[in-house]
Amino acid sequence: MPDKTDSHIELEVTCAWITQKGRILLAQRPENRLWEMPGGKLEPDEELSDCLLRELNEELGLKARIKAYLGRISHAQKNRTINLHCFHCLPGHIPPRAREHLQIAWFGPDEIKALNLCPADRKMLKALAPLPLR
Ligand SMILES: Nc1nc2c([nH]c(=O)n2[C@@H]2O[C@H](COP(=O)(O)OP(=O)(O)OP(=O)(O)O)[C@@H](O)[C@H]2O)c(=O)[nH]1
Repeated sequence: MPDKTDSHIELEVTCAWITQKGRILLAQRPENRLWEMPGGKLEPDEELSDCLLRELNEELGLKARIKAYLGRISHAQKNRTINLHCFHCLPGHIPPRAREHLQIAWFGPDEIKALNLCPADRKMLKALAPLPLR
């Protein structure tokens, strides 16, 4: 019988902080309708930045550019810990479209507070709140 702690997994996940006219781009997950910053799970032997650029292309059709690594937060859930790594990204010229999400939308800081967010993303967005929005 495996020990309970054996089933605990640690996930490295990347996300993008993409801003425009004072608002942040978020995407709604289809399975639980929670909002998140676009991004996704790191694959084996992949760099964090490559992971994020791949996910942004797959999820939103974006040819994004990374400006800076903003940091990492960890969030423990039932059987997993999510290590969420956030990058400041420029979206490029093609407008994003939801390929895998229910919808995408731009939200101002006050609107974000009222959304149902993925818990790790909520924590990250709180940490990023002092950053100026352009
Ligand atoms: N961004 C984010 N992801 C989370 C949180 N909590 C949590 O379990 N996850 C999980 O972290 C993974 C994010 O990777 P992803 O965006 O590539 O997920 P996915 O649905 O395409 O992949 P999957 O279906 O194989 O899990 C998902 O499995 C998601 O369920 C959270 O608070 N924020």
